[in-house]
Parts: sequence; C-alpha cells; structure tokens
Amino acid sequence: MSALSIDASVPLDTAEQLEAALREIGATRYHSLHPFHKLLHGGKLNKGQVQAWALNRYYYQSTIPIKDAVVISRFRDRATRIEWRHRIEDHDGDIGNEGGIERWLKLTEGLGLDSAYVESTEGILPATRFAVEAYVHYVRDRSPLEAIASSLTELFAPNLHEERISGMLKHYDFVNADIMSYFKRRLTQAPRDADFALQYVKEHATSPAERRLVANALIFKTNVLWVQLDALYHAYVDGHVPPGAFVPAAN
Ligand SMILES: O=C(O)c1cc(C(=O)O)c2c(n1)C(=O)C(=O)c1cc(C(=O)O)[nH]c1-2
Repeated sequence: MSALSIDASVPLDTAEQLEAALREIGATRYHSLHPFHKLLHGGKLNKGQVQAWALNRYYYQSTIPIKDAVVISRFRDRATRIEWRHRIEDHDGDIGNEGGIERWLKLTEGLGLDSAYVESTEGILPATRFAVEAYVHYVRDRSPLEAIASSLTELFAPNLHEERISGMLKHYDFVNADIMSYFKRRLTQAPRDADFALQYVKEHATSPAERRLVANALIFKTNVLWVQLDALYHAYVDGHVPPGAFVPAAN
C-alpha cells in the first residue's frame, strides 16, 4: 500500500477492472473519510472553524474554472473541448446568470465573512494554496488522459454533498438552506461531469499501463483534497494557525 500509487497487484486488464479500482480508491481515500469532515458534518465545529473551512475552500472553488481552462487547452479534439467547457460556465456563471463561485460567496457571506476578504484569498492557509496549485500544475504537465482522470473524485462528491447539506442544516443554527445552495446545485452537475470522465478514461486508457496512470491520477487528486483538510485540522482544531492566516473572532 502506497500513499501515491496503486498496488502493482491490482488487476487492470479491462475497463471494468479499472472502474472497480477507481471505486475502491474512492471508498478508501476520498476526503469524506477525513476526520475534519466528520467534525464539520457532525456539528462538532464552532462558527469560526466553519468559516475557516469555507474561506479555504473558496480558493479551491475559484481555481476550478482555471484548472478546467487548462484541461481544455490540452485537447486538439474539438468534441472534448465542447464537452468540457460547460464546467467553466457552471462555476463562473455568466452575465446575469449566477455560477458556483457566486453561490460559494453566498455561503461565506452567510457565515459572516466579508466577500472582499474571501476573494482576496489573503487569509487562506499556505497548504491550501500549495495543494490547489498542484492540481492546476498536474493537469498542465501530465497527459490529457491523466488530466481528465484527476477530476474523477467527483464520482464520490454527491454522497458527500448530501451528507454535508443534511448534517450542517441539522447541527448549525448559523446555516440555512439558502446559503447551502451551492451544494444542492452540485448534486445534479457533478454526476454528469463524473459520468463523462469515467466513460472517457474507460474508453481511452487501452493498456494496463495507461489504466494505472488513470488510477494514480485519482490517487493524486484524493491527496490534493486530503491535505487541505489536514492543514485545516492542524490550524483550526489543534490550534496551530500559520502566521498571517485567518484567525476566527472569539465565539
Ligand atoms: O465538496 C467537496 O467535497 C467537493 C469535492 C470535489 C472533488 O471531489 O474534487 C469537487 C467539489 N466539491 C466541487 O464542488 C466541484 O465543483 C468540483 C470540481 C472538481 C474537479 O476536480 O474538477 N472537483 C470538485
């Protein structure tokens, strides 16, 4: 077992074996399993800790369309570019049409954070920035197949979002359905995106070696997500906030 790659013993001779391996990676490495999420969804955090999570996650959310623009830039194939571009619109929205980033700002604003501060990203943890940048660099530097495969964590996001919506509404009096609208919207967007990416890798990874690259891309991405929560836990649960990062008001 390695933190970085799939065991050599996992069979990857067929597309079905690849899918089984990807689902196993999700079941064992997705950040739904992280102790910070258990606290968040179980109502065990205070408002300042929830603010810290939302503030840091804003950086991930707002970087996703940049990441997707880089993914698009990797494809000569027009059909793939056409399929991928709605992801940018989902997050950026359009003139007069709210997108995911604005919905995320509703969440941070509803939690009492100033939007200009959130958008400045000045208060995020260094580890958040490094992890998110690593994701953008990954889709730039690796093969187009790995770039698509690295989005496959979205296969596992809807279950987590369901858990988050119900857990946070139930446990926190400072959370309401309106400020959770980001997650509600993702429940329909993510499955479409994940299905496309899954079919793509099943079709385009045609050798065991390529299937291994796909599996390792997903492991890389689970690590991008996991380390962000490690950093949040260290800073805001254990109380070791790095210099200059967001410090919640006493609550
Ligand atoms: O709340 C979450 O746990 C979560 C996880 C992920 C993910 O698995 O990468 C995404 C999202 N949310 C999300 O909202 C989102 O738009 C998204 C895009 C992507 C991607 O890799 O392109 N992942 C995710």
